[in-house]
Amino acid sequence: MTSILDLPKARPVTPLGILAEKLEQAVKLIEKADISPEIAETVQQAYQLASGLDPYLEDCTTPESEALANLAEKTQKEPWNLRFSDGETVRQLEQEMLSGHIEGQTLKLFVHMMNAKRILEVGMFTGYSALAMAEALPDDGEIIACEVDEYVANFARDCFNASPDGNKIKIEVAPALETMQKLADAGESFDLVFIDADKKEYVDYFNLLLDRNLLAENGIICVDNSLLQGQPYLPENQRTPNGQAIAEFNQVVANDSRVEQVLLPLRDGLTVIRRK
Ligand SMILES: C[S@@+](CC[C@H](N)C(=O)[O-])C[C@H]1O[C@@H](n2cnc3c(N)ncnc32)[C@H](O)[C@@H]1O
Repeated sequence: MTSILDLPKARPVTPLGILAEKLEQAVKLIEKADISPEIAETVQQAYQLASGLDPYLEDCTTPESEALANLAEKTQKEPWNLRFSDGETVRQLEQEMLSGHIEGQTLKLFVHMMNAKRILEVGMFTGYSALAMAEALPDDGEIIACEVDEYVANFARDCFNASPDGNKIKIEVAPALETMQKLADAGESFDLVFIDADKKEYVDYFNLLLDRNLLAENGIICVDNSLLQGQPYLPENQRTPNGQAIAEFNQVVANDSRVEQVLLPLRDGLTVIRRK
Protein backbone atom coordinates (compact mmCIF):
# COMPACT_ATOMS: atom_id res chain seq x y z
CA MET A 1 0.00 0.00 0.00
CA THR A 2 1.25 3.50 -0.84
CA SER A 3 2.19 5.59 2.16
CA ILE A 4 0.98 9.20 2.11
CA LEU A 5 4.67 10.18 2.25
CA ASP A 6 5.26 8.54 -1.15
CA LEU A 7 2.62 10.65 -2.95
CA PRO A 8 3.55 13.89 -4.78
CA LYS A 9 2.59 16.80 -2.49
CA ALA A 10 -0.05 19.22 -3.80
CA ARG A 11 1.01 22.89 -3.78
CA PRO A 12 -1.32 25.32 -1.98
CA VAL A 13 -3.98 26.70 -4.34
CA THR A 14 -6.42 28.36 -1.95
CA PRO A 15 -6.17 31.76 -0.23
CA LEU A 16 -5.88 30.00 3.15
CA GLY A 17 -3.27 27.51 1.95
CA ILE A 18 -1.18 30.28 0.41
CA LEU A 19 -1.55 32.39 3.56
CA ALA A 20 -0.40 29.47 5.74
CA GLU A 21 2.60 28.91 3.46
CA LYS A 22 3.57 32.60 3.57
CA LEU A 23 3.28 32.65 7.37
CA GLU A 24 5.43 29.52 7.58
CA GLN A 25 8.07 31.34 5.49
CA ALA A 26 7.78 34.36 7.81
CA VAL A 27 8.28 32.14 10.89
CA LYS A 28 11.45 30.68 9.33
CA LEU A 29 12.77 34.13 8.35
CA ILE A 30 12.10 35.45 11.85
CA GLU A 31 14.02 32.52 13.39
CA LYS A 32 17.11 33.72 11.49
CA ALA A 33 16.62 37.45 12.15
CA ASP A 34 17.09 39.60 15.21
CA ILE A 35 13.40 40.34 15.76
CA SER A 36 11.60 41.05 19.01
CA PRO A 37 10.14 37.93 20.70
CA GLU A 38 6.73 39.64 20.69
CA ILE A 39 6.68 39.89 16.87
CA ALA A 40 7.98 36.32 16.56
CA GLU A 41 5.25 35.05 18.91
CA THR A 42 2.53 36.99 17.02
CA VAL A 43 3.60 35.59 13.64
CA GLN A 44 3.87 32.08 15.13
CA GLN A 45 0.28 32.36 16.44
CA ALA A 46 -0.95 33.64 13.06
CA TYR A 47 0.76 30.69 11.37
CA GLN A 48 -0.86 28.20 13.76
CA LEU A 49 -4.28 29.79 13.22
CA ALA A 50 -3.98 29.58 9.43
CA SER A 51 -2.29 26.19 9.11
CA GLY A 52 -4.53 24.44 11.64
CA LEU A 53 -7.86 25.24 9.99
CA ASP A 54 -7.88 22.85 7.01
CA PRO A 55 -6.79 19.79 9.06
CA TYR A 56 -9.45 20.65 11.67
CA LEU A 57 -12.15 20.88 8.97
CA GLU A 58 -11.05 17.43 7.78
CA ASP A 59 -11.30 16.04 11.33
CA CYS A 60 -14.80 17.42 11.88
CA THR A 61 -16.29 16.42 8.51
CA THR A 62 -17.78 13.01 7.66
CA PRO A 63 -15.00 10.93 6.08
CA GLU A 64 -15.08 10.39 2.33
CA SER A 65 -16.11 6.99 0.91
CA GLU A 66 -13.50 4.40 -0.03
CA ALA A 67 -14.26 5.01 -3.73
CA LEU A 68 -13.59 8.75 -3.36
CA ALA A 69 -10.42 8.17 -1.33
CA ASN A 70 -9.13 5.76 -4.02
CA LEU A 71 -9.99 8.24 -6.78
CA ALA A 72 -8.11 11.03 -4.96
CA GLU A 73 -5.07 8.81 -4.39
CA LYS A 74 -5.02 7.65 -8.02
CA THR A 75 -5.22 11.30 -9.17
CA GLN A 76 -2.33 12.23 -6.88
CA LYS A 77 -0.15 9.40 -8.21
CA GLU A 78 -0.78 10.11 -11.90
CA PRO A 79 2.21 11.71 -13.73
CA TRP A 80 0.18 14.57 -15.26
CA ASN A 81 3.23 16.41 -16.69
CA LEU A 82 4.25 13.29 -18.58
CA ARG A 83 0.71 12.71 -19.87
CA PHE A 84 0.72 16.22 -21.34
CA SER A 85 4.24 16.06 -22.81
CA ASP A 86 3.34 12.68 -24.38
CA GLY A 87 0.28 14.30 -25.95
CA GLU A 88 -2.20 12.08 -24.07
CA THR A 89 -4.01 15.04 -22.48
CA VAL A 90 -5.04 18.05 -24.57
CA ARG A 91 -3.94 20.48 -21.88
CA GLN A 92 -1.71 20.49 -18.81
CA LEU A 93 -3.73 18.91 -16.02
CA GLU A 94 -2.56 18.73 -12.39
CA GLN A 95 -3.59 17.01 -9.19
CA GLU A 96 -4.47 20.41 -7.63
CA MET A 97 -7.54 20.58 -9.92
CA LEU A 98 -9.33 18.01 -7.77
CA SER A 99 -11.82 19.67 -5.40
CA GLY A 100 -11.46 17.19 -2.55
CA HIS A 101 -13.04 16.01 0.67
CA ILE A 102 -14.53 19.19 2.21
CA GLU A 103 -15.95 20.59 -1.01
CA GLY A 104 -17.15 17.17 -2.13
CA GLN A 105 -18.95 16.67 1.17
CA THR A 106 -20.47 20.15 0.90
CA LEU A 107 -21.83 19.42 -2.59
CA LYS A 108 -23.09 16.07 -1.37
CA LEU A 109 -25.06 17.75 1.43
CA PHE A 110 -26.49 20.30 -1.06
CA VAL A 111 -27.76 17.40 -3.19
CA HIS A 112 -29.42 15.85 -0.10
CA MET A 113 -30.85 19.18 1.10
CA MET A 114 -32.39 19.96 -2.30
CA ASN A 115 -33.52 16.41 -3.04
CA ALA A 116 -31.80 17.02 -6.37
CA LYS A 117 -32.32 14.41 -9.07
CA ARG A 118 -30.65 15.94 -12.11
CA ILE A 119 -27.20 17.49 -11.93
CA LEU A 120 -24.97 19.11 -14.55
CA GLU A 121 -21.24 19.29 -13.91
CA VAL A 122 -19.23 21.65 -16.10
CA GLY A 123 -15.59 20.48 -15.79
CA MET A 124 -15.17 16.96 -14.39
CA PHE A 125 -11.39 16.21 -14.33
CA THR A 126 -10.91 12.80 -12.63
CA GLY A 127 -14.47 12.88 -11.30
CA TYR A 128 -14.14 13.62 -7.55
CA SER A 129 -16.98 16.15 -7.31
CA ALA A 130 -19.16 14.18 -9.76
CA LEU A 131 -18.80 10.99 -7.71
CA ALA A 132 -19.33 12.85 -4.41
CA MET A 133 -22.63 14.25 -5.72
CA ALA A 134 -23.61 10.89 -7.26
CA GLU A 135 -23.29 9.28 -3.83
CA ALA A 136 -26.08 11.57 -2.59
CA LEU A 137 -28.42 11.04 -5.57
CA PRO A 138 -31.33 8.59 -5.48
CA ASP A 139 -31.00 5.48 -7.69
CA ASP A 140 -32.90 7.17 -10.54
CA GLY A 141 -30.87 10.39 -10.28
CA GLU A 142 -28.43 11.41 -13.01
CA ILE A 143 -25.35 13.57 -13.46
CA ILE A 144 -24.25 14.78 -16.87
CA ALA A 145 -20.54 15.58 -16.56
CA CYS A 146 -18.90 17.77 -19.23
CA GLU A 147 -15.22 17.19 -19.89
CA VAL A 148 -13.16 18.16 -22.91
CA ASP A 149 -10.22 15.81 -22.30
CA GLU A 150 -10.67 12.21 -23.49
CA TYR A 151 -7.78 10.86 -21.37
CA VAL A 152 -9.11 12.22 -18.10
CA ALA A 153 -12.65 11.15 -19.05
CA ASN A 154 -11.43 7.54 -19.37
CA PHE A 155 -9.52 7.89 -16.10
CA ALA A 156 -12.73 9.03 -14.36
CA ARG A 157 -14.80 6.30 -16.01
CA ASP A 158 -12.51 3.63 -14.52
CA CYS A 159 -12.94 5.20 -11.07
CA PHE A 160 -16.74 5.39 -11.50
CA ASN A 161 -16.84 1.70 -12.46
CA ALA A 162 -15.29 0.93 -9.06
CA SER A 163 -18.15 2.66 -7.20
CA PRO A 164 -21.76 1.49 -6.67
CA ASP A 165 -22.88 5.06 -7.56
CA GLY A 166 -20.75 5.51 -10.67
CA ASN A 167 -23.53 4.38 -13.03
CA LYS A 168 -25.47 7.58 -12.23
CA ILE A 169 -22.82 9.64 -14.06
CA LYS A 170 -22.93 10.15 -17.83
CA ILE A 171 -19.79 11.72 -19.30
CA GLU A 172 -20.00 14.04 -22.32
CA VAL A 173 -16.56 14.49 -23.89
CA ALA A 174 -16.69 17.81 -25.78
CA PRO A 175 -16.24 21.53 -25.09
CA ALA A 176 -18.75 22.27 -22.32
CA LEU A 177 -20.50 25.10 -24.17
CA GLU A 178 -21.27 22.72 -27.07
CA THR A 179 -22.70 20.10 -24.71
CA MET A 180 -24.72 22.73 -22.85
CA GLN A 181 -26.18 24.08 -26.12
CA LYS A 182 -27.22 20.56 -27.10
CA LEU A 183 -28.81 19.94 -23.70
CA ALA A 184 -30.69 23.25 -23.95
CA ASP A 185 -31.87 22.42 -27.50
CA ALA A 186 -33.20 19.13 -26.13
CA GLY A 187 -35.13 21.02 -23.42
CA GLU A 188 -33.16 19.53 -20.53
CA SER A 189 -33.00 21.20 -17.12
CA PHE A 190 -31.02 20.60 -13.93
CA ASP A 191 -31.66 21.01 -10.20
CA LEU A 192 -27.99 21.58 -9.42
CA VAL A 193 -25.22 22.81 -11.69
CA PHE A 194 -21.57 22.75 -10.62
CA ILE A 195 -19.36 25.07 -12.69
CA ASP A 196 -15.66 24.14 -12.55
CA ALA A 197 -14.21 24.22 -16.11
CA ASP A 198 -12.53 27.05 -18.07
CA LYS A 199 -12.48 30.19 -15.87
CA LYS A 200 -12.59 32.43 -18.97
CA GLU A 201 -15.90 30.83 -20.00
CA TYR A 202 -17.64 31.15 -16.62
CA VAL A 203 -19.74 34.14 -17.75
CA ASP A 204 -20.87 32.19 -20.84
CA TYR A 205 -21.80 29.11 -18.76
CA PHE A 206 -23.75 31.31 -16.33
CA ASN A 207 -25.68 33.18 -19.02
CA LEU A 208 -26.44 30.01 -20.98
CA LEU A 209 -27.83 28.33 -17.86
CA LEU A 210 -30.20 31.22 -17.19
CA ASP A 211 -31.03 32.34 -20.76
CA ARG A 212 -31.82 28.83 -22.00
CA ASN A 213 -33.46 27.60 -18.76
CA LEU A 214 -30.95 24.81 -18.26
CA LEU A 215 -31.29 25.72 -14.59
CA ALA A 216 -34.57 24.30 -13.26
CA GLU A 217 -36.99 26.74 -11.65
CA ASN A 218 -35.78 26.19 -8.09
CA GLY A 219 -32.31 25.12 -9.14
CA ILE A 220 -28.97 26.13 -7.68
CA ILE A 221 -25.67 26.92 -9.41
CA CYS A 222 -22.48 26.25 -7.45
CA VAL A 223 -19.36 27.89 -8.83
CA ASP A 224 -15.89 26.73 -7.88
CA ASN A 225 -12.74 28.87 -7.59
CA SER A 226 -14.65 32.13 -7.20
CA LEU A 227 -11.81 33.34 -4.91
CA LEU A 228 -9.10 32.10 -7.30
CA GLN A 229 -6.24 32.16 -4.80
CA GLY A 230 -7.35 35.60 -3.58
CA GLN A 231 -6.63 37.26 -6.92
CA PRO A 232 -10.03 39.01 -7.35
CA TYR A 233 -9.41 41.10 -4.21
CA LEU A 234 -5.63 41.51 -4.52
CA PRO A 235 -4.16 44.46 -6.50
CA GLU A 236 -5.00 44.09 -10.20
CA ASN A 237 -1.34 43.89 -11.25
CA GLN A 238 -1.05 40.59 -9.31
CA ARG A 239 -3.82 38.91 -11.32
CA THR A 240 -3.31 36.13 -13.85
CA PRO A 241 -5.71 35.96 -16.84
CA ASN A 242 -7.78 33.43 -14.85
CA GLY A 243 -7.80 35.76 -11.83
CA GLN A 244 -9.03 38.59 -14.05
CA ALA A 245 -11.72 36.32 -15.56
CA ILE A 246 -12.98 35.37 -12.10
CA ALA A 247 -12.98 39.00 -10.92
CA GLU A 248 -15.15 39.89 -13.95
CA PHE A 249 -17.39 36.85 -13.44
CA ASN A 250 -18.01 37.76 -9.79
CA GLN A 251 -18.97 41.27 -10.88
CA VAL A 252 -21.35 39.96 -13.57
CA VAL A 253 -23.13 37.79 -10.98
CA ALA A 254 -23.26 40.63 -8.44
CA ASN A 255 -24.85 42.94 -11.07
CA ASP A 256 -27.39 40.41 -12.37
CA SER A 257 -30.81 41.18 -10.91
CA ARG A 258 -32.14 37.73 -11.94
CA VAL A 259 -30.22 35.98 -9.15
CA GLU A 260 -29.17 36.12 -5.53
CA GLN A 261 -25.91 34.60 -4.34
CA VAL A 262 -23.36 34.11 -1.60
CA LEU A 263 -19.62 33.63 -2.01
CA LEU A 264 -18.53 31.11 0.61
CA PRO A 265 -14.83 31.16 1.60
CA LEU A 266 -14.70 27.38 1.28
CA ARG A 267 -11.42 26.10 -0.16
CA ASP A 268 -10.79 28.32 -3.26
CA GLY A 269 -14.21 29.99 -3.00
CA LEU A 270 -17.62 28.47 -3.73
CA THR A 271 -20.38 30.80 -4.93
CA VAL A 272 -23.93 29.52 -4.48
CA ILE A 273 -26.49 31.14 -6.78
CA ARG A 274 -30.26 30.84 -7.09
CA ARG A 275 -32.64 32.42 -9.55
CA LYS A 276 -35.00 34.84 -7.77
C1 LIG B 1 -10.75 22.17 -12.06
S1 LIG B 1 -10.95 20.78 -13.07
C2 LIG B 1 -12.46 20.09 -12.49
C3 LIG B 1 -12.34 19.47 -11.12
C4 LIG B 1 -13.48 18.60 -10.72
N1 LIG B 1 -14.76 19.30 -10.80
C5 LIG B 1 -13.26 18.09 -9.30
O1 LIG B 1 -13.90 18.60 -8.40
O2 LIG B 1 -12.40 17.26 -9.08
C6 LIG B 1 -11.41 21.47 -14.60
C7 LIG B 1 -11.66 20.48 -15.71
O3 LIG B 1 -12.38 21.15 -16.75
C8 LIG B 1 -11.92 20.68 -17.99
N2 LIG B 1 -12.20 21.74 -18.96
C9 LIG B 1 -11.53 22.89 -19.17
N3 LIG B 1 -12.12 23.60 -20.14
C10 LIG B 1 -13.18 22.89 -20.56
C11 LIG B 1 -14.19 23.11 -21.53
N4 LIG B 1 -14.21 24.21 -22.26
N5 LIG B 1 -15.13 22.16 -21.69
C12 LIG B 1 -15.13 21.04 -20.92
N6 LIG B 1 -14.21 20.78 -19.98
C13 LIG B 1 -13.25 21.70 -19.81
C14 LIG B 1 -10.44 20.42 -17.80
O4 LIG B 1 -9.97 19.49 -18.76
C15 LIG B 1 -10.40 19.91 -16.36
O5 LIG B 1 -10.43 18.50 -16.35
